[in-house]
Amino acid sequence: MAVFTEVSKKDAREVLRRLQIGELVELRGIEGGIENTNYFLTSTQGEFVLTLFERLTAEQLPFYLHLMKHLAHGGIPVPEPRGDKYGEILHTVAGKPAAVVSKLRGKSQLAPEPVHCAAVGAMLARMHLVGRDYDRHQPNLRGLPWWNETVPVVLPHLDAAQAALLQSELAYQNHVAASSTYAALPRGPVHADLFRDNVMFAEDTLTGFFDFYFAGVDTWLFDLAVCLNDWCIDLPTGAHHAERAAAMLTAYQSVRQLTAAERELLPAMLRAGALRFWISRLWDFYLPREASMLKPHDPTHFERVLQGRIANPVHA
Ligand SMILES: Nc1ncnc2c1ncn2[C@@H]1O[C@H](COP(=O)(O)OP(=O)(O)O)[C@@H](O)[C@H]1O
Ligand SMILES: N[C@@H](CCOP(=O)(O)O)C(=O)O
Repeated sequence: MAVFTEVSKKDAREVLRRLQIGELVELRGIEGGIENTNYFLTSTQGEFVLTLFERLTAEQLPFYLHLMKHLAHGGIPVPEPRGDKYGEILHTVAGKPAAVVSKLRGKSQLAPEPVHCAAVGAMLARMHLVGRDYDRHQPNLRGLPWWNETVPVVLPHLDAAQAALLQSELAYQNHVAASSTYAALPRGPVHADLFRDNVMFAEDTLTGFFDFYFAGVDTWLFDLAVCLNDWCIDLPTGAHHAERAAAMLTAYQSVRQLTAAERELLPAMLRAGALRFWISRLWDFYLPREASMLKPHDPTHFERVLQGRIANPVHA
């Protein structure tokens, strides 16, 4: 991630003491990521990740932190938040809401093969099923209402063709969301940002999903579409990669079959997934925040993905 808030060694020692997880060995700001402040925190008892939440509030955070705990207890490899002696997992560091989670082993697979896409697909389906009995509720905060709010903010920065595409796609997605087929889609807690850089692999074995801070209750199909739009896309061109997509869809369905409504709406949700990240990247690009180590993502990539999803619909 970027470092928006500097954490001192004194702050780090204090949080380690509160959580009773050893003495400070090293504190290192993490590059990559764009939402929160992240540090690798090494203590005499192990390696952790310290996250300071820059946009999410103390009211919103329990949903994400308890979801990670719930999934970890259900056998899904995700970072587990560490609690203090009262069991509290939401802390305050440098005046910001913060969490300390276990560090996953492995590294991101940034050039995925079908085998990696299959591993993500199968684990995603397992995660959806384990999330069914999670009892907290919070909507996807980067869902349709946020798109409707944010599009007018970014429109003045676009040329006429881009503005027309953005507006017509937003209208289409509002129309889809009002349909009875959409209402029939199964839903529950979803990750909603499970890109290549949010999954760890050791060799070809998936070792974890992380960065749950865009999670929320939404359709499972939207989550799958977000994955297909990143793992199964040729990044230089934005073109669909049929072999990787088939591997992901087959593996997902080996755990949970898509319903008829899901099969019908897959092309629309692939468009929705592309629209969501086109909007957020435009927003981050044209209305940037102050941060050291911040690298905004290229919005035009998701404009190309969206155009591809409209021109060449993909079916399950
Ligand atoms: N639990 C974790 N285990 C291992 N590495 C992690 C963990 N959480 C974050 N990281 C590392 O930090 C980087 C940025 O984290 P990320 O959650 O993507 O930031 P942001 O919330 O700003 O998007 C990741 O790419 C990864 O290298
Ligand atoms: N995955 C999103 C941006 C969110 O950043 P992350 O580092 O939390 O994944 C994108 O690529 O636009």
